[in-house]
Order: sequence, then C-alpha cells, then structure tokens
Amino acid sequence: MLKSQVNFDFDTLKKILDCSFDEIYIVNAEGIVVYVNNACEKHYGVKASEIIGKSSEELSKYGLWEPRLSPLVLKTKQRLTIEQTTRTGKKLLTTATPIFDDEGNIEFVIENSRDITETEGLKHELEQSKKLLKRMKEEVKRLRKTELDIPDFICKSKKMESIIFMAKRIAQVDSPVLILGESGTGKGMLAKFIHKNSNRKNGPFITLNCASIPPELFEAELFGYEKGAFTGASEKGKMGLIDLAAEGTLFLDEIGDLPFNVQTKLLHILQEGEYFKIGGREVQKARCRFIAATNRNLREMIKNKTFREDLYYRLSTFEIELPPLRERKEEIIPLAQYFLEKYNKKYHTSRTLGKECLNQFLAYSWPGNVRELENVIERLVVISTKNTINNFDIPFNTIGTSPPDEKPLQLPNSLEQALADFEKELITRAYQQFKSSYKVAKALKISQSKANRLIRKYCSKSLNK
Ligand SMILES: Nc1ncnc2c1ncn2[C@@H]1O[C@H](COP(=O)(O)OP(=O)(O)OP(=O)(O)O)[C@@H](O)[C@H]1O
Repeated sequence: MLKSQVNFDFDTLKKILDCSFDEIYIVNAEGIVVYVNNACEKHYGVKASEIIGKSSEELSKYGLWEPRLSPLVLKTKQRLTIEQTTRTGKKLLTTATPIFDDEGNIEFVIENSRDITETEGLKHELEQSKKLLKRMKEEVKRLRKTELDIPDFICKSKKMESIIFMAKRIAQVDSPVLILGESGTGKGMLAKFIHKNSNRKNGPFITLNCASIPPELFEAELFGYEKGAFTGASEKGKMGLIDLAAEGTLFLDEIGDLPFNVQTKLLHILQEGEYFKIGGREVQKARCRFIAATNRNLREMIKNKTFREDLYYRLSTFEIELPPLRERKEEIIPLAQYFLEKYNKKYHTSRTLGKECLNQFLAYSWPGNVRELENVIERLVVISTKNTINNFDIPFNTIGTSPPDEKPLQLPNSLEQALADFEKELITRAYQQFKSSYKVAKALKISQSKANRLIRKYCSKSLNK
C-alpha cells in the first residue's frame, strides 16, 4: 500500500469531519438526518446529537433554519444551492448534492453549509461604501466645477491679451509656472485659467496658501503622513496635498511667504519629483503640476537671502507678470461695467455709472487693483441712493461708520489719501470688532493673507501696546 493511501475507520473520519469549518449534514432517502458534524452547533445553537435521527420536517418545526433544502433535492434529484437563515441569525450558503445507488435511487443527500454572515456584512458595508463614494465623487465634481467656474477673464489691453495668449500655450506643458503681480491683479484667477486650459482640466485644482500655514505643519500638509507617524497625528494617517492634487494642479499661493527652511523641502520635490510621506518608507511620485504666485519681489528677497535662488529658478520655468491695474487703464471701464452688471444682478438693482464717476475711476491709481475695483463697485451698488452713481456720491470714509449727516465730509488732500485713510479706518475697526484676521478677511471679502498684511500694517502698534 502506498504511504499516501490511508484507510480511515469511521471514528477517524468523524474526527476529521468535525474539524471542518463548513457544516456537513447528511439525510437518507426518507429525509432522516443520519449525520451532522459539530459545525451545526455554531449555526443553530444545538448539539449534533439533538439533530441526528430526526426528520428534516420535524426539525423545521423548531425553526432551526429556513428554507429547507433536502426535501427539494429528494424531489428534483438535482444538486441545488440556496441561502438559508438560521434561528441564531446566521446566513448560510448551502449546497445539497444527491448520492445515488446502482439503480439510480437516491441513497443520501449531502448538504454543505458555509457561514456567510460576515461576508454578507462585508458585502453590505461595501455596497454602502460604494454608494458613499459615488455621492462624494459627485460632490467633488460639483465643488470642482464651482471652484473652477471662473468668471469671464476681462482682457481689454494689449498687455493682458499677450499674457492670455502665453498662458494658453503654457497650459499645454507640465512645467512649473510662477505668476507675479501686486495683490488683486488676478494671479489666482490666472492660475485657474491655466489649469482649465490644460489637459489636467478634469483633475483637481488645489490651493495651498503658503502664508497661512505654520512652518512646522508644512511637511505634513504637503506630503501627508502615515498613521502614528508622530504624537498627535491622526490614527488613519493623512493624505498630502501633492497626492490630493495628483493629475491636477497644486497652486502655491503667496510663495514669497514660505519660510526659508521649508523652501528647501519644496525645492527637493521640484527637482526630484519624488518625496516620502512623514513616517513612510515608500517613495511617492509627485503627479501634480505646480503653479506658484506671489506679490512679493522675489529678486529682492534673493538679494536679502530670504528666498532661495535655486527655488526661484526651478519655479520660474515660465514666469508671468500681471501688470497693476494702473498700467492697463483701458481695462478699468470694462472691468467696472462687468462688476456693475454682476452686482446689479446680485442685488436686483439697475445702477449705472455716471461720466464723472468713470473719470474718477480712471484718475485713481487702484493700489488694490482689480479686487479693489470690484469691492468699490459692490459697495457703490449697495449704498448708492440714486440709480446713477456719480462723483463717488458715497463718501468712502462714512461707509460702515456713522451716517453722513452726523459726520460732515471733510474734503481730503487727495482722493488717494482719502482712500488710504478709509482703508486704515476700516481695517482698524474691523479688527477691533472681529479680533481675528480670518473673520476680517471674510467680512471684507479679501484673502486672509491680505487681511494679515493690513492688520500688521495698521494695527500692530495698538496691538503691541
Ligand atoms: N481680468 C479679470 N477679469 C475679471 N475679474 C478679475 C480679473 N482679474 C481679477 N479679477 C477678480 O479680482 C479679484 C482678485 O483676483 P485674484 O484673487 O485672482 O487676485 P490675486 O492677484 O491672486 O490677489 P492676492 O495676491 O491678494 O491673492 C477676484 O475676485 C477676481 O475674480
């Protein structure tokens, strides 16, 4: 006899069958249970000895499981598979196979039952997760559309036309872009424009405001971390923004405010295209395009050794400088009309801009650029008492403070000076009221970094007192 051939006696065979994870259940041609292994105990909560010798009809009276299978197989003489539910709340996947004698009569029906309760639970969880994922994907798609739903890029000057022409070409490649320009010139808008015109347009557009993130959190934000990477880290780990922006664009706004030591880390990714998550061992590939923007003078910062020269050259493969509004005066009126239409729609008004007012717009230097123009138009639309807005008939230094009749207008030396004073008063009052740059930014509809800058400019002395 070969070593691998073993003749089992009945007791050994029973022992083996009792070790089976699946239930083995045998009925004879009369439907009487002749054998069941120990797995029945975990399925129905009764011992094998309580089942053996009983007919499956009798057992069904105790409601041990539903529906019955062996009577069906005895009738149809075919192998069948069904799902059963037991009285202990389990779900079983049962296959019953008929065994025939030499004359073709059924001798036994062997049932094999596998507990699929857990699998069913997992299946349900998977279904739920799939539904949630679908909903989230829809939400992301909608948010992305809103986020990237940039208004018309008003472009009515030779300078801006050539910038847009260049931006469309740059959009076709993957190299980094550096956008320079004063605050409010439209750098963020141009970054989105490049993304929307690139073949990454269906991917994410993620903004990281380098000025608002504490240096010690920069790596965690950008690279993400593995679970338990450091004390206080989320247990699930965190996805970094580079990863989130994969197949899309990562917009590094206010890059000039990036702390020096962090600049080195950013340079490394731009050079190598690779990075490690904090606490991670696997090399990650950066699959996003980088666009950076700043209103700071980076060349000056390089001279002062506050900005890395090598990082500057890495970022500025393509450099676009947006001119301040005062250097593209031909756009002031079209932009003003565009914003007027926008806010007339928003506030259900039908204001028009008088000739006098337009002349003043043209004469003004707009230090806050397009954003300032937009804010001025919104204020005028809301506060003006006449349909035709003329001659700045709303004195700026009364907005949000006391009504004009309580505080007669003092004519300033110049409009520019008056606007600067107004800015100072507004920021100081807003900061006194809200006590947080985030709330000031929200209330005045400016970026948080701008709010920070203005608060530092106008309120730092009183703060330090
Ligand atoms: N050419 C334009 N056409 C229409 N709207 C514009 C244009 N340029 C800028 N804007 C609007 O002006 C506002 C400021 O633009 P944006 O935020 O892009 O400026 P920024 O240069 O990034 O400012 P900051 O440096 O303060 O972040 C936005 O509301 C934007 O929609």
